[in-house]
Amino acid sequence: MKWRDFTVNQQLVNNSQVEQDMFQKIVGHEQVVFCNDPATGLQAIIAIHNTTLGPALGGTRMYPYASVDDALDDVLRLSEGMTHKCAAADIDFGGGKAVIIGDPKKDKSAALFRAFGQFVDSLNGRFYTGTDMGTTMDDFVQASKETNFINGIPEEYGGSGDSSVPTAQGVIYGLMATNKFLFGSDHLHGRTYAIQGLGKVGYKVAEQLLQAGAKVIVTDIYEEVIQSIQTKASELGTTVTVVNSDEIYKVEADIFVPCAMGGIVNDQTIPRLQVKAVVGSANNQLKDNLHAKELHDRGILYAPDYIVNAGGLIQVADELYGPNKERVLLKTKAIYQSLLEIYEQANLDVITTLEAANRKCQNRLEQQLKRNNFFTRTRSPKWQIKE
Ligand SMILES: NC(=O)C1=CN([C@@H]2O[C@H](COP(=O)(O)OP(=O)(O)OC[C@H]3O[C@@H](n4cnc5c(N)ncnc54)[C@H](O)[C@@H]3O)[C@@H](O)[C@H]2O)C=CC1
Ligand SMILES: O=C(O)CCC(=O)C(=O)O
Repeated sequence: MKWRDFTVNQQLVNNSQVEQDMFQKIVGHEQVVFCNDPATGLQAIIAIHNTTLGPALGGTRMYPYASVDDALDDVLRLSEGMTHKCAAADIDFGGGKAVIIGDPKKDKSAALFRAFGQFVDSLNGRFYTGTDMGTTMDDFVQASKETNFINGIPEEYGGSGDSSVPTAQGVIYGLMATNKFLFGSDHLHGRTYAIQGLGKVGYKVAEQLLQAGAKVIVTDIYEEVIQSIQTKASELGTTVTVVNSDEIYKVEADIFVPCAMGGIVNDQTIPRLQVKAVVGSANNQLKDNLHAKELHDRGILYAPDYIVNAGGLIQVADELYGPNKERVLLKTKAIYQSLLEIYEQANLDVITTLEAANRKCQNRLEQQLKRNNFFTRTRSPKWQIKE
């Protein structure tokens, strides 16, 4: 089904097989909301995966999906990942995410994001959102005119600012922990990193690695960001190696750092990888969870994405208690230790690093479910929303 054709089709609605397939698809999720506003061209899907730990929280991605099915698949996987991310980072929120179907370079407008804000508001606090791939803080300044359930807007608007800053910092801690585990020292310099995607997160990671004296190989589909990192490198008295989108999978490097789309670790790319580890910010890097085993069998260490890229989540969740940069930095720093423990546990139990991370999340969810059996006077959030 092409998204442009997504009009109400009685034949489809009546088709119980289609309905069954749809419910089968969302079987692990609590709620999926389709948002349609022809006046602004908004077509979005909000997915709430699990609210055991608290209201759902997750960014909103804008991408020109080829079909509604593709968009739905993406938002379902992304929102499930947020449940894991919140559980692993010890955050009192649940997993949710949204996708807007459209080209972020062409289809954005203030009205579209305001319409999206109204849909978020209609969930009355079950879902909080902010930026992700293809969206910026300015977009959510618009959305926040319609709802209080927006986070990660600029400090001058009362938010905690750009969440890609702690996300990039978390990736750096993830790279350091990986170096420590693989090479015995967590220094970043002297190693080669192949970065896919120089957007809000990837660019900051590249910059920090160059500053640390590392060798950096980059790729992006936009020429402007390539030029920008080249200029930055020359300002720092160094250079970056630029490769095309496809070559990034086969360059020789210590660590592959995916900071763009998900699904890039798959049957086609794994045999080409010439790296010792995969550590990056991209959500859902593995096309399928089985690819964690494939990497393991090939001796490539995989840093579970939701452990490494939790910095942004840490900041936006923390914002609701009142912004505090020091607290955010401290919690983001914990990614280093958390990842090292996962590597060690996986080694000890002879399981993949993904299994080790998932166990940690499962434990937290089970503990919370046990706690939920006790009567408490109120279940309202600890923080207060200003009306
Ligand atoms: N922004 C944040 O704080 C967080 C981001 N993430 C994840 O990290 C990833 C990157 O996020 P952002 O930097 O915010 O997105 P962004 O939209 O700012 O940047 C993505 C970059 O990837 C590039 N790109 C897209 N397809 C590519 C391809 N095939 N080859 C090379 N480059 C390609 C784009 O041109 C863009 O420069 C996403 O998967 C996102 O979900 C995860 C946690 C938090
Ligand atoms: O980074 C954010 O702004 C929110 C958290 C999120 O969506 C994510 O971690 O993917």
